[in-house]
Order: sequence, then structure tokens, then C-alpha cells
Amino acid sequence: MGYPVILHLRGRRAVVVGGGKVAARKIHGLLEAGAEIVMIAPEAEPELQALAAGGMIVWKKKRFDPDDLAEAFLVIAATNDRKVNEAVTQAAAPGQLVNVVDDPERCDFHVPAVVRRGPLTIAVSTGGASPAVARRIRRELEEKYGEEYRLYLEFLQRARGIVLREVEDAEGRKRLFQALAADSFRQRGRWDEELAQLLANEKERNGERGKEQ
Ligand SMILES: C[C@@]1(CC(=O)O)C2=NC(=C\c3[nH]c(c(CCC(=O)O)c3CC(=O)O)Cc3[nH]c(c(CC(=O)O)c3CCC(=O)O)/C=C3\N/C(=C\2)[C@@H](CCC(=O)O)[C@]3(C)CC(=O)O)/[C@H]1CCC(=O)O
Ligand SMILES: NC(=O)c1ccc[n+]([C@@H]2O[C@H](COP(=O)([O-])OP(=O)(O)OC[C@H]3O[C@@H](n4cnc5c(N)ncnc54)[C@H](O)[C@@H]3O)[C@@H](O)[C@H]2O)c1
Repeated sequence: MGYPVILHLRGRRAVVVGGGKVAARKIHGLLEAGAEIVMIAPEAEPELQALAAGGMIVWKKKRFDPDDLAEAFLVIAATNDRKVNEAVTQAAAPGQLVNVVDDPERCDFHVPAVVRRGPLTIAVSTGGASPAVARRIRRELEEKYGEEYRLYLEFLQRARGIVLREVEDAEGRKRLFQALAADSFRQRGRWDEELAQLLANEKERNGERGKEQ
């Protein structure tokens, strides 16, 4: 069983070998994560050509050779030629994370199906058993956790900073974080107003405790 992680790729180089439909899907995910993408392929899908023309990715218009992996943190072998994909895995140095789109067994990692809502990431993997089921479950989760979760999570991110700054006592923080995480809180939609009230309640509680001592 794999170990799920969220990789921070900002400023790190990802080399994608291949420029077809599967490479395009992987490149979109890597772009969202802020990776520096180098694509190696003699031909590429129009959307990838456009990304290269716009400076969003670097396109080396050529066939793969092992030198292409220099300085890569992460490598995706996404050509339609099994032999080339295998050559990519052979060329990778120990420590480079390699994904091979037609060989789950040789992958250091699989790419899950993903729902993103601002800071919220929901990832679904079947470990290669059925990517189509991963896609179906991803779609179901997209319905359940709609766009409204983006604003809510952005609010929570801000609120977290405020609570950590203003509430010193660990129990109080826990009480507040649980209140903010409740679905009833989210649904009422008066987030800033209720946060201010909750913070005031905590201050009052502390004041009273201060008086007791
Ligand atoms: C989740 C997703 C992420 C992404 O790619 O971004 C992803 N595949 C997706 C879709 C998809 N892939 C395929 C179909 C056609 C239906 C079918 O075959 O079932 C569909 C469905 C479609 O396109 O609708 C075919 C396929 N996929 C792999 C093989 C090779 C093999 O199994 O040997 C073949 C056969 C190729 C052939 O025909 O020869 C291998 C892998 N695909 C993975 C990920 C990794 C395991 C993830 C997991 O199991 O959870 C793994 C192991 C490696 C990797 O790529 O990381 C993305 C959904 C994104 C979304 O919609 O949200
Ligand atoms: N993992 C997945 O999610 C998934 C899903 C569907 C298919 N697949 C597999 O992925 C493979 C690729 O699918 P696709 O639809 O993107 O194929 P595609 O035919 O659209 O694209 C293949 C790409 O590989 C490039 N290429 C070929 N030889 C190369 C070389 N020597 N060096 C560099 N680039 C080279 C081509 O120029 C092209 O850009 C399929 O053969 C299939 O086995 C994987």
C-alpha cells in the first residue's frame, strides 16, 4: 500500500517525457502545484504547444535521451512507447521520483484523481486497480464538496492565524477550531461575525478564570 503525501513542488523541476493527452493531464496538475516543467517530446498536443508558447512550460522538441533528466526532482514517463518509458526509468538517478504512465509496478508514485477547493485537496487512488473508479469517485466528491468550500477554507486559513495569535490557552484553541469546523457553522455562512463572537467568548472565559484565581 502506498503512503499518501502532498508534495511541495514550487520551484522544483519536473521533467515530463511525452506530449500527448496523458502528459497534458499530468502537466496541468504539476502547473497547479507550481513546478518548473520541462517537457521532452518531438510532437505535442496543441494545448501543450500553447503552454510552451506562453512560457508556462519549457518544451524541448526532441526525442528523449538520458541527459534530459538532469536536475529533475520528479519525472513522468508519458510516451506511447513502452521501451522509451522503460529507458526513462533506467536513466533516473536514485532519489528522483519517477512515474510511468503505462507501468504501475515501476512507479515510485501514482498520481491520484484530485478535487481542489482552495487550500482543500481531496485525492483518490485505487493503486492502479481502476483509474476509472478513481475518476468516478472524484466526480462524486466534486458534487458533495462544491465551489463553496473554496471560500470556506480560505476563511478558515485566515481564522487559524487569528486564533493562534489571540487565544493562548490550548483548550480554548481546540474549542474554537472545532466550532469553526462544524458543518452547521459553515452552512450558517456568518463566518466573520461568529468568529468575532467566539473570540469574545474566549476572552470573557479567560477574564472570569483570572478573577477566580
Ligand atoms: C487518477 C488519474 C490521475 C491522472 O492521470 O491525472 C490516473 N489515471 C486517470 C485516468 C485514466 N487512466 C486510464 C483510464 C482509462 C480507463 C482504464 O483503463 O481504467 C482513465 C480514465 C479516463 O481517462 O477517463 C488508463 C490507465 N491508467 C493507467 C494505465 C496503465 C496500467 O494500468 O497499466 C492505464 C491503461 C492504459 C492502457 O489503455 O493501456 C495507470 C495509472 N493511472 C493513474 C492515474 C495511476 C493509478 C491511479 C489510481 O488507480 O488511482 C496509474 C497507475 C499511474 C499514473 O498515471 O499515475 C486519472 C483520472 C483523473 C480524473 O479524472 O480525476
Ligand atoms: N496513466 C494514465 O493515466 C494513462 C491513461 C491512458 C493511457 N495511458 C498510457 O499512456 C500512454 C500515452 O498515452 P497518450 O494518449 O498521451 O499518447 P499520445 O499518442 O497522445 O502521445 C504520445 C506522446 O509521446 C511522445 N513520444 C513518442 N516517442 C517519444 C520519445 N522517444 N521521446 C519523447 N517523446 C516521445 C509523442 O511525441 C507524443 O507526444 C498510452 O500508450 C497508454 O499506455 C496511461
